[in-house]
Amino acid sequence: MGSKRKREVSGIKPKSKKQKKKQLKTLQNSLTPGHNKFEKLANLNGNHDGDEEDSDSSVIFDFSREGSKESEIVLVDSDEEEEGKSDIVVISDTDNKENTDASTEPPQKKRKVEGNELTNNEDFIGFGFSSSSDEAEDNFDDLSDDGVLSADEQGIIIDGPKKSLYPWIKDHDHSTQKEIADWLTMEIKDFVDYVSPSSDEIVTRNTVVNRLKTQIAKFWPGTEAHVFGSCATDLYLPGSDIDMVVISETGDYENRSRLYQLSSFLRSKKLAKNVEVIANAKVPIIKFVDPESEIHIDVSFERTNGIDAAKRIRKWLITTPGLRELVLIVKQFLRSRRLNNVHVGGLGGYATIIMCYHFLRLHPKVSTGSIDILDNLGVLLIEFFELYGRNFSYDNLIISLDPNTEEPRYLTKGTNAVLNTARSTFSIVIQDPADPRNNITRSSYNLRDLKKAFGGAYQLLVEKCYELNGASYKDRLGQSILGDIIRFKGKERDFNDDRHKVVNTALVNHESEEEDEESDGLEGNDKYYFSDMTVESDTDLDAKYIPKEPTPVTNKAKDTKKLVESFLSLEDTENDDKYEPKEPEEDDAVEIKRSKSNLDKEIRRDYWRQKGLDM
Ligand SMILES: Nc1ncnc2c1ncn2[C@@H]1O[C@H](COP(=O)(O)OP(=O)(O)OP(=O)(O)O)[C@@H](O)[C@H]1O
Repeated sequence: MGSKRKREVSGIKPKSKKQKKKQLKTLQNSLTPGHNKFEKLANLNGNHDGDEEDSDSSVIFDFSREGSKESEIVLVDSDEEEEGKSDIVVISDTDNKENTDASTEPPQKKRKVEGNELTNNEDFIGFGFSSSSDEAEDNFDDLSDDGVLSADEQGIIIDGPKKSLYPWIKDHDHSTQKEIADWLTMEIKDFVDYVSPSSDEIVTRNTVVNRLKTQIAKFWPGTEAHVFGSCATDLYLPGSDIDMVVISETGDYENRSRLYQLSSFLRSKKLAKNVEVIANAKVPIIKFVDPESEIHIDVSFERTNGIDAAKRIRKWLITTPGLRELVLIVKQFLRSRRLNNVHVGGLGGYATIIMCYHFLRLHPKVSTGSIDILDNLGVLLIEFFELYGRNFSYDNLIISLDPNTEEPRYLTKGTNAVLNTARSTFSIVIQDPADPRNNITRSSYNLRDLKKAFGGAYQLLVEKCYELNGASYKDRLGQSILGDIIRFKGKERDFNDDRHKVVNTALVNHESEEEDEESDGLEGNDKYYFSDMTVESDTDLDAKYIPKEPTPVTNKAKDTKKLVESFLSLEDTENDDKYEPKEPEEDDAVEIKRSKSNLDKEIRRDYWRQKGLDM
């Protein structure tokens, strides 16, 4: 496949095959710092582990700079045969010949790039350049190549005070929990509280969004800018970007000259810095940084599917308590391992959400209503990693939601040639709920590392649970379970999830925005959530913030409920959840907490043995 590829990058010297390989190897190591460690740990049990083609990749990265310091383009090239061209223009902030005429094209084309991955219709939106907000937030440069965290990387104090890499455990000690699974569940909740936005952060995002919406509407009457993506679903991590889309009455703003007009306008109004215009991609966008908040913003044009997806995801969040927690943990896990960048084969936020939703909805004990997700987040996280790191048949299955009912289901690859276009059978295919012909993971070619990372996380979590289960009280103190798989760098945060105090105006419907366009949301969420365009019924509205309704189950699930319950009825551990040192038993290292009935010990033991947890 390598011979077929053509790459022409003006100003960048073509590399010899050997050089490319060497460069790639270095990059792969730095992109997946846990790679080697996971490779050692993951027992893939004969599962397909990716073909050789995957590792010979496909990707050329060039971080070299050319010419002025201010101009920087990072090209990510795919292994597909290119047809179109990509035109990436970086408008430098410090460019002296600043062009403030919004009707002209930008002054400099720093590089013309052909054969960019974006041109191959391989991706939806081009988020993945090196200026990524994720990378701005987290600096992983100190990761060792072998993926094994050094003492320094683990935040161990060697020389003077050192910031912890798992700050969510500060003042949140759960080491007295009897059940390790409960400890993990609590840690997951602490992590989510830790990364959830404070009032100030929500206000900042609102201010940025409202300012842009107002200014764009003034610049282009007859258009309206909307927010979609994680900012519109409250699934953003600190430092995540804001995705916006401009929709016009005429529907014809997705063209090169409009992109240049808007980018020049934003710059001239000092609403944007580090502007990049990506004009010839499948989805043309402008990328920039808000100068005040430093938040990264992507603006696309005339595409409503992102708004529709946000509505859909927000419905899922209402009906599936625990989904937000699982998604944020998995996103941070991928981010920590630099496996979240679609442009280098990683898994994007959208795919992560669908995988989590699919997993939870099809989980036998969740779908039968026999466990409460929020009480069992620890076990469910482990099982998520187990499924996608060990058991999932990537060779044969497509992750899908029924387009009519949105019920999660699997399709077989053999019968879906439209979706299954990857060269290798070892590829992840997730059907876009909005477009049955679109495989949203088409660009996630680094499945080999993704699977290893998931499998490794499974193993690390299980090992940690066993270790702590047998540890003395003293040895448990100050320990983190999640810290074995995720880290968080950045400014110290509080543990307040202030989303109930300040409305995220991205969640507001158009009518409400018209009434209160400049709101910073400080009146709180209630007013807005209840007029939320994504909410379609009163039931949904009531469930918005305190979802009390059990997760909906399908008829099929109801039919099997009795059967599953007879196998997996549970012990009520609520009255006895303090840790008392004792000899560890193999069956209670990771235990599901249930609200309904008692589980026979032997059945429980068999269950976990079957799950491969009795190591
Ligand atoms: N491959 C794709 N195909 C179709 N739509 C996509 C695709 N990737 C992203 N989108 C759209 O863009 C939106 C944002 O996607 P993204 O993957 O950035 O998720 P996110 O929730 O914003 O995550 P993050 O916070 O990491 O940016 C999605 O909700 C979806 O509407």
